[in-house]
Amino acid sequence: AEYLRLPHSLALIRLRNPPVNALSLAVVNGIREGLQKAMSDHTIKAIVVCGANDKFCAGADISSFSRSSPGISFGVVVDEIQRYEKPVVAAIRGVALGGGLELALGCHYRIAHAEARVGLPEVALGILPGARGTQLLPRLIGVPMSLDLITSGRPVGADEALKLGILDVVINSDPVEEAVKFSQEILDKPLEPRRLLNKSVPSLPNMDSIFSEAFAKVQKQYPGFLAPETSIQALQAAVNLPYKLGIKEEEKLALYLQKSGQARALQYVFFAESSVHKQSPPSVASWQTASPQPISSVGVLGLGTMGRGIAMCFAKAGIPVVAVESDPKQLEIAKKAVTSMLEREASKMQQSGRAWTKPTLTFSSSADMLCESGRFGQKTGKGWYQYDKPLGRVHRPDPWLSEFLSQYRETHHLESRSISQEEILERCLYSLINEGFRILGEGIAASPEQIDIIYLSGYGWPRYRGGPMFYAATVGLPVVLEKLQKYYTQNPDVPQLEPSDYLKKLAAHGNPPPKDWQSLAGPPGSKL
Ligand SMILES: CCCCCCC[C@H](O)CC(=O)SCCNC(=O)CCNC(=O)[C@H](O)C(C)(C)COP(=O)([O-])OP(=O)([O-])OC[C@H]1O[C@@H](n2cnc3c(N)ncnc32)[C@H](O)[C@@H]1OP(=O)([O-])[O-]
Ligand SMILES: NC(=O)c1ccc[n+]([C@@H]2O[C@H](COP(=O)([O-])OP(=O)(O)OC[C@H]3O[C@@H](n4cnc5c(N)ncnc54)[C@H](O)[C@@H]3O)[C@@H](O)[C@H]2O)c1
Repeated sequence: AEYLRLPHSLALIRLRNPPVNALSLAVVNGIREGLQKAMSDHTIKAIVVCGANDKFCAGADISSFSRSSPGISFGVVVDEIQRYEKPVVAAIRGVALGGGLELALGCHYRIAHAEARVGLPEVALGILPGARGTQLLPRLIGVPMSLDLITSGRPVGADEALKLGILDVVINSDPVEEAVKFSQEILDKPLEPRRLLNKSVPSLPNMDSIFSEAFAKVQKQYPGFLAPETSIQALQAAVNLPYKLGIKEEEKLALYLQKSGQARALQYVFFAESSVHKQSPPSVASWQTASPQPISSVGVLGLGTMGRGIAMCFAKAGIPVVAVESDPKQLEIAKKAVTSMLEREASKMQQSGRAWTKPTLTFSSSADMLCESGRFGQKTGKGWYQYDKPLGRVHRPDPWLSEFLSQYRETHHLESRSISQEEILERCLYSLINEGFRILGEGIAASPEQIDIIYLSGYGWPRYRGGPMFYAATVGLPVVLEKLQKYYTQNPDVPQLEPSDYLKKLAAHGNPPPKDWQSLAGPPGSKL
């Protein structure tokens, strides 16, 4: 931060840390030093705080989160500003987010440009506004709106912020110039009414029900996320405790979130999203040099109009097709249709003198066997389970099925064993992760972040677990490798469980973070 003396007995503290003036330790120290200078200089009557490059401040420096615990010491600075004996005016342009808004809440007045946005988006990073935000905002705008803004993390435009009472003045001109004028006008006004820390939270008769509704709402809206619920607890502390104790509770809850693991995952996602937007395809990938991958076999799910045609195309190209159809009637029709189409094709080829070999078409039989026994699922009251009635939803295990399965096992020489929840989870997730490593090794995916963002955006992977590749690093690559090796030894017929070379290479380095994978594993082999 820079310190400047302005005419009319004013000092200016300007945050400078491109691109968004994030609160690094150096910036925070700069603010503090500036305030001390202004305090000890008896010619200075008021201070204006602003940000360089048309942005006030986007909050804590997210990239430094893994190195320190954010928020704690900065909260002390926010309190110091409030207790300051000279007026401090925040001049906001661009954004005042997270710690940036907390800094502004510490100031005695807030002036913003009409296009500025302010907010406390910490929940999106798995944390809460831990530099007094949960204690000061409700003192300024009341509990219901603070609950809304803090649990959703949504920023608001200057006009809405003015209506809510977060901002004091909104202008269309330069907020620093306006703040300079403004500070001269308020020099003689008492500061005590402007110190939020000495105010109490506006009370409402139905506070208990407001909080219980808020808990119910976030549980429904953000299931599994810790930060929104924990933020509500911090707001409860603002209502129930004096400021001195409320800030201790905020600190305790902030630390709990910071250590929760969700924070690390969500902060990874913040940077992963930003890097994915900037990435171009890996250098090996190019339409000019790419050659088609060989296809050894094809699976078709559903033999309706499309499935039949698709199965036909591949069969005609001499590629073995495995098709699955759950409806026995459809299956019969499809078998006839595909066979007759192939026969017509074969006779055309024979007439033209070309050779034709019969392609392999394999149909899965297990669903057929159930259906052939008249078990069509809920609609007939029995399928893999027994239901309370046809079309009923209450299901229970069916002794018939045990008999059916034991016969099936005998026919196929299978041994029965119980499978734990852990094994199901590991076999599903680790084989998915293994495929992720394989496509990284092949250069088909440009980075682990790309795989993760696709899983978060398109497949419902919980955001607070960061994506499958980040999850692998959370579990530990050597653990994933060891488990895959174990399951592959037990199931040598499942190729998805065979650990990929890329995973082996990385696990030899221990458990490196995803951002280091590509440099450690070397350049991808190109199969494109
Ligand atoms: C010791 C200090 C303690 C302080 C304690 C404070 C406690 C507080 O409660 C916790 C927080 O404030 S939690 C924080 C709460 N605040 C937030 O959650 C705000 C998160 N940020 C945003 O929402 C958007 O970035 C903006 C709306 C600011 C700009 O959007 P846009 O115009 O579309 O631009 P863009 O492309 O998105 O970003 C441009 C570049 O800036 C980078 N960068 C951005 N913010 C950063 C940050 N805080 N940090 C670091 N870097 C940050 C971004 O990665 C990118 O870098 P690259 O190298 O060029 O790739
Ligand atoms: N028909 C088109 O022109 C067209 C064009 C583009 C895309 N599509 C899409 O292609 C898909 C198939 O279309 P279609 O026209 O062939 O539909 P369809 O209804 O004719 O065939 C779907 C078949 O899938 C079977 N099926 C359903 N669930 C199954 C399961 N779990 N396991 C095995 N079989 C199952 C059904 O019994 C049915 O025979 C649809 O998603 C459709 O939206 C169709």
